[in-house]
Amino acid sequence: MTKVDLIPGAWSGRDDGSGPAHLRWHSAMSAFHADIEPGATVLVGFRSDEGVRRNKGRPGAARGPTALRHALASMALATPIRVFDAGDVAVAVGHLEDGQRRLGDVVAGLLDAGHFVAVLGGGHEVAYGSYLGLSNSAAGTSGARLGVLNLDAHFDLRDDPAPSSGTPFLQMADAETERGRLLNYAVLGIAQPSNTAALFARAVSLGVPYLLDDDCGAANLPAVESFVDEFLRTADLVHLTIDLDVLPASVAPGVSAPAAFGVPLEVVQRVCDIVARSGKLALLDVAELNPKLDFDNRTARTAARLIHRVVTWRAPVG
Ligand SMILES: N=CN[C@@H](CCC(=O)O)C(=O)O
Ligand SMILES: [Mn+2]
Ligand SMILES: [Mn+2]
Repeated sequence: MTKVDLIPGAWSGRDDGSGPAHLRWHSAMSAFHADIEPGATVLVGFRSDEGVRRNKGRPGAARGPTALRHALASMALATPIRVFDAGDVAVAVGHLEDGQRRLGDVVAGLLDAGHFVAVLGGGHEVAYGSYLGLSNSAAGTSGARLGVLNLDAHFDLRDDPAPSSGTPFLQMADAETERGRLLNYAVLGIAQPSNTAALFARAVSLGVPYLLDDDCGAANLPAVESFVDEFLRTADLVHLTIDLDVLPASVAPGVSAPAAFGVPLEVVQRVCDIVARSGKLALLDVAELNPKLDFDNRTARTAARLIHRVVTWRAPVG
C-alpha cells in the first residue's frame, strides 16, 4: 500500500486550538503513506462481521472501525505521537477468508516497514487476519518466538468446518503446526459458563494457559500480573488481542455476547500497560465492538481508552 486517503469525517472532534497544548487524536492523525519514518503507529480497520454471523452471533461489528475512530478522535494526547490511518479492509458477505488474507498482507507490509500496527475490528475473526500479518512478516519469520495474548471471555478454539469469530486461535494453532511450531497462546478472562467442557479440554490439549474471570478481579491483581509476566517470558514478539466481551457489560454492552461478570476495566488496563511496556508488543487488535448494540458509545469509549493507553504507553520492540 502506498497512499491512503483519510476516511471523510472520521477524524474530527472537539478542537480547543492548535499546538501541543491542545493536541487530540484527530489533530495528530494523518493519512498513511509509504514514505513515513519507521516507528509510527498505524491503524487499520477490519470491516467484518461475517465471522460473527457464521458463529451465530449478533452481527454489527462491521461498523466497529468507524465507531472506534470517532471515539478516539477527541481523546487528548499528553504528548505528541506519530499516528497514521491506513483505512479499512472490508469483508464482503461470504468472503471472510479472502478478507483475512488481505488484512494479513496489509499488516505484514506495515510491520515490515517498521511500524506498530493497531487493527480496529470487526468480529474476533480479525485476530486470524492479524496473525497472518505477523507470522508472514520479516519479524515473524526471523525465528523470534511469537506469543498471542487474548483478553476474552471465550477460548475461540472452535473446531468448525468454516472459519468464524469462534475459530481464530485454532486456525492459528493449525497454521503454527504447519510451520513446525507450537502456538504460544494464553487467555485471560475466561468465563466458565460461556465455554463448554469440550473447549476447556481443547485448551488443555493445546497447552493453553488461561485465567478464569473469577480469578481476574482487582483483588487478584498480583496473580494476574504474574500470569502476564510468565507469558511475556515465553515470547519475543507479542500479538495482543482484546475481545471487548472480556469486560463487564456495564462498560462494554455493545458486543455480540455481553459478559454478566467480566474482568474489571482497571485489571484489563493494567494488563495492557504491562504488555505495552514490555518492549515486545508488535501488534494489537480490538474486536467485537458492535455499535448497533452500544449505549451512549460506552463500549466504543472503553475500547478507545484501551487503544489510547497501549499506543501512548508502548515501548518500541527490541
Ligand atoms: N468470538 C466469539 N466467540 C464466542 C461467542 C459466544 C456466543 O456468541 O455466545 C464463542 O464462539 O464461544
Ligand atoms: Mn469473546
Ligand atoms: Mn473472542
